[in-house]
Amino acid sequence: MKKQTVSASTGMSQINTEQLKEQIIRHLHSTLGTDVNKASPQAWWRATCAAVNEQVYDGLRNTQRTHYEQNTRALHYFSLEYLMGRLFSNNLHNLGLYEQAKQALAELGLNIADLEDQEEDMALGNGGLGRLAACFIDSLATLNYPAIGYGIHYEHGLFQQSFQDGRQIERPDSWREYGNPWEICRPESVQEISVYGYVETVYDLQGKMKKVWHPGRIIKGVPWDIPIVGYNGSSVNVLRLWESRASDFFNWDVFNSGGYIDAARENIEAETISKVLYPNDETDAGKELRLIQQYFFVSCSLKDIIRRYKRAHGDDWSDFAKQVVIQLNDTHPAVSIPELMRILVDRAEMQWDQAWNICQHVFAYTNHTLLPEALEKWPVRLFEKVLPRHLEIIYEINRRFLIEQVDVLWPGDNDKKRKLSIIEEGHDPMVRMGHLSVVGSFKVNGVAEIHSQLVKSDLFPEMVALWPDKFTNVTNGVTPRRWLKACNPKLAKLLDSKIGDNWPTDLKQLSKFAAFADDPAVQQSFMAIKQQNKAELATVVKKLTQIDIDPHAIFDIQIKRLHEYKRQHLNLLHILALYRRILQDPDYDMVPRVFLFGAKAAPGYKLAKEIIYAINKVAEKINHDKRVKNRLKVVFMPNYRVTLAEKMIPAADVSEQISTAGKEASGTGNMKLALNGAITVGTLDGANIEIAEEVGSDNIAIFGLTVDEVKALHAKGYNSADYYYANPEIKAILDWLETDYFTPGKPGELSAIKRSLLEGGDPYLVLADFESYVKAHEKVDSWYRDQAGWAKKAMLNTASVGKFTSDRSIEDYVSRVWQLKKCNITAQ
Ligand SMILES: [N-]=[N+]=N[C@]1([C@H](N)O)O[C@H](CO)[C@@H](O)[C@H](O)[C@H]1O
Repeated sequence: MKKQTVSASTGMSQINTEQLKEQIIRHLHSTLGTDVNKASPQAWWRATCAAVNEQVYDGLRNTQRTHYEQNTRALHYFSLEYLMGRLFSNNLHNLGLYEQAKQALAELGLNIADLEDQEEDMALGNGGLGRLAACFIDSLATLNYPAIGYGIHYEHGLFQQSFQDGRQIERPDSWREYGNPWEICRPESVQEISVYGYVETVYDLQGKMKKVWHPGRIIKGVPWDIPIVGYNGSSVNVLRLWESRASDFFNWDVFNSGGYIDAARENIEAETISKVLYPNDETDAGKELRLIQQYFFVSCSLKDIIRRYKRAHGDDWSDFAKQVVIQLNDTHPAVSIPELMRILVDRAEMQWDQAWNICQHVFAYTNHTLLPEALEKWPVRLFEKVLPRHLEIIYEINRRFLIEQVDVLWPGDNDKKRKLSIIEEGHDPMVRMGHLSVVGSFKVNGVAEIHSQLVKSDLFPEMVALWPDKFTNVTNGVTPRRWLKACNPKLAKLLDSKIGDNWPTDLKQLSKFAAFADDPAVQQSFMAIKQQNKAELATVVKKLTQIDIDPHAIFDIQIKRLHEYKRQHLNLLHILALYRRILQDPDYDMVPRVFLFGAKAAPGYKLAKEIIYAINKVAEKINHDKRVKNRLKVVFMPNYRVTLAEKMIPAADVSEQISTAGKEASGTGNMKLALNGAITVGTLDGANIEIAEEVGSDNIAIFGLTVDEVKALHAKGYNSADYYYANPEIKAILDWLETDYFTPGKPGELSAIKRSLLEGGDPYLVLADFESYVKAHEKVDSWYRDQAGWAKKAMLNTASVGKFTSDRSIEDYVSRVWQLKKCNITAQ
């Protein structure tokens, strides 16, 4: 076997195609126990994963040893969601082995794309919040920051979506049914956590009062490590996900005493904790199991962090806040604040003030939404049942907060106390997890400039008065490794050829591409690539939906979770308007357009499901209506997920970012689409505003009410019926939905949308923004007729969004929140 060369920076052996081929065959034989002449694509994929893991584990070992030797301060990212997608292609690209693997497999008679399709998406998240966590841990490893992602090892990720007669059908996701090659079980780091039970107050010999929690149930937490490979093989950090199991102790005693059923039930109940991801995006589940999921993973994670800290520091806690910073990804992990207090006060017997001081230097909190229904509140009675000791601690945190903070700034002001109290009084008192997160954190950030402003002005204005320096902003970002280099290789190659190949780790370099925006030859190359990507997507659309779409039409894409504030129904009303104009004027002149949707609705979100149904029914009618003459096609892609996004985004001409201003905290799909040369049709909401600032008003189609105009309209009193009666097109298309035109023989089947927009009061101002939206699309239609002009706008989008790399987000977190040092990995 020829000697392998080892990279100076990471100690990872750089292997060539021949060596990789040997490794793949060796693993086919010795890891998969099969042979080249009978191996299935699944076996070849797993053998190749095993070969790749040889490099990954080298990096992992060197990274962990370096972090240990340098005893580095580390970031711990606490998130209930990680929307990872597939890792095969990502790991090959980040190791710089993709081309070698492609060649090695080709020489073995295999197409790497077929092997990529063997992998299930690791869909342990709902949408933007979960995907952001995945982009962030990719950037942390690529930037060589010591960091660990902590979360839950759900057996079932986000449900699989299919359509039956246009209606969403959910089926369980079984991503690791046959095992996941990218994870390692770490039984040596098992943790045990407690739930339920009661708290006893005891006094020690010195009369010192102590709290003793007598748990009702012990759950075992088994960690699974997923190596996170940085780009250019820099660091290999870890994503540690906890799986729940019944604790051995209890099981055995019950089992021994003949309680087989109890023991079995104990098992089932324990395992249910990490069984499934709650499929709600932006709504507070409020279920007991969800609270236990949150506590389970934060308790396992905190104990894991403390075990690692004590290895180096013993019982000296003085450096804990210097070594450990924990980012709370929304309020979902906020129970970690009372959990650390419990461990420090009850277990380490620390004074309250010292413990609280440590907490306040360890935790930072990111808010991702202003939607009232998404702000988590737990009934006090539920906390009392599941986490009785933590409730006591929350009460004490609250008592001291109201006295030492609130009453100082607003002496005797009970309204202020009521508004700021972590406990929301009432017939069913609630624990406000947002308030707890702000009070217990040293830094609070929103995820886009306007959102962080609204967090301060609308969500926590009094908290800002108490701690003005605690609040900051870190605008979201996306990893250009997955969302450009890997998913759009043709454009990546064009960029390499024009601006060099450093842009994947220095995305600001893209601005150099602007110099080519007026160059006809580069414009042609750029548009030819877009055309090829569109043709490839058309093949996927045909395979998944049997719908034929013309790659020469405008591909207009709206991909995100289905939610009223994201206004997929506004998009539908525009489609209906175009369809009606075509039926009214057979010569209606428009550039052919294909509207593509991708969106899952939370299973319990009725209106969201009705909107999906309506889009599918309207699509069916339009796509089979000869009078349309291919000027209009509507496609709802089933089972939208990371892997489908990677196929749709490179093929987009138009990016729909049409949320009601003030509702979309940031958005991240908007960044990925602009990066791949799509032109945004959007409101001045979330990160759309910053995208518009970067690309310039000539290269984006902004429409609709601003945040202040939305507030003013609501304040004045918004009557959607006014728009219904004032605009004949709106009236016609809403009335159309009530007929059975799109649902033959079943009139009114699609009337839920009309009802929500009229009787329902149209809370997201769809009708108010309709006219402006239609005009924006007429502008886009006119822009597209000038292909050179369009190419320039599209190229300037790609060239101007370097700011939205998650590397920049991470550097902002490092300078504004985490104060981390990079740690260059030494090889051994
Ligand atoms: N939860 N939550 N919030 C979101 C997304 N739905 O996951 O977080 C995303 C990540 O911060 C944001 O981009 C998005 O605007 C916001 O709605």
